[in-house]
Amino acid sequence: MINNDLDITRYRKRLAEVGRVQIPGFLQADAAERLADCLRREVPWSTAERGLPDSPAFTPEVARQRMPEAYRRAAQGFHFVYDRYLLVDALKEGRDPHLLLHVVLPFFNSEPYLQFIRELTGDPELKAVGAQATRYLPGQFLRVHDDGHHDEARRYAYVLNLSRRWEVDWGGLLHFVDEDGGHLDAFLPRFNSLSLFKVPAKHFVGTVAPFALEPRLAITGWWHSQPPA
Ligand SMILES: O=C(O)CCC(=O)C(=O)O
Ligand SMILES: [Fe+2]
Repeated sequence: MINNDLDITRYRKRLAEVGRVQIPGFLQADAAERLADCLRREVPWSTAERGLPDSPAFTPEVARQRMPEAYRRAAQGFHFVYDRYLLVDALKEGRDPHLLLHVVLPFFNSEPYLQFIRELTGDPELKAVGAQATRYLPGQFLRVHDDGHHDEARRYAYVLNLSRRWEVDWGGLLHFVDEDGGHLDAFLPRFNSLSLFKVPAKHFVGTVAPFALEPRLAITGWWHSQPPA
């Protein structure tokens, strides 16, 4: 499923130097296409808002009712609203077995893939990969946070981007922030690229613009040094 032509040496070096790297053309092209179709057409999304239980994905009508309150909360500090599908839970519960997406988690946790990420990062302790599918619609966002987590051995965060088209002014970039709250740089969610960074690191997903023509689709999660409890 991974593109055999990746120049790993180059990405490993960049990751070690800067703590983040974006790898274009990460999956083999047909795998990326099929996963993109699955995310676009088949995934039963829920909307996640910080502090609230996930709910069925907002319709435009529900979003009109609920987003003003979500923005008031976002004005007070860390907050997010985006659509997601939790692969780990779905697989555990045997939900939606027809989804092609379900090949991803076993593949990401197979020994060859784990070996690959150990080589890419130089971290021999990586043992487990978590994953969720995400969709950011216009108006959705994830404010600055650092992915630090008390009980999880998160070492790297990854985002496999699966929107076929993305324009730089549509919002939805993955931005990196320095210790003084300044802007460092950002990754465009380019089709079939893997954005990868060492955690903790401050970052956010820019609010998707009202005029974006596509949803921002991805499979994202962390590379862990311990299997989940
Ligand atoms: O989707 C992204 O680019 C990053 C997502 C993220 O930071 C997170 O889910 O913690
Ligand atoms: Fe994050």
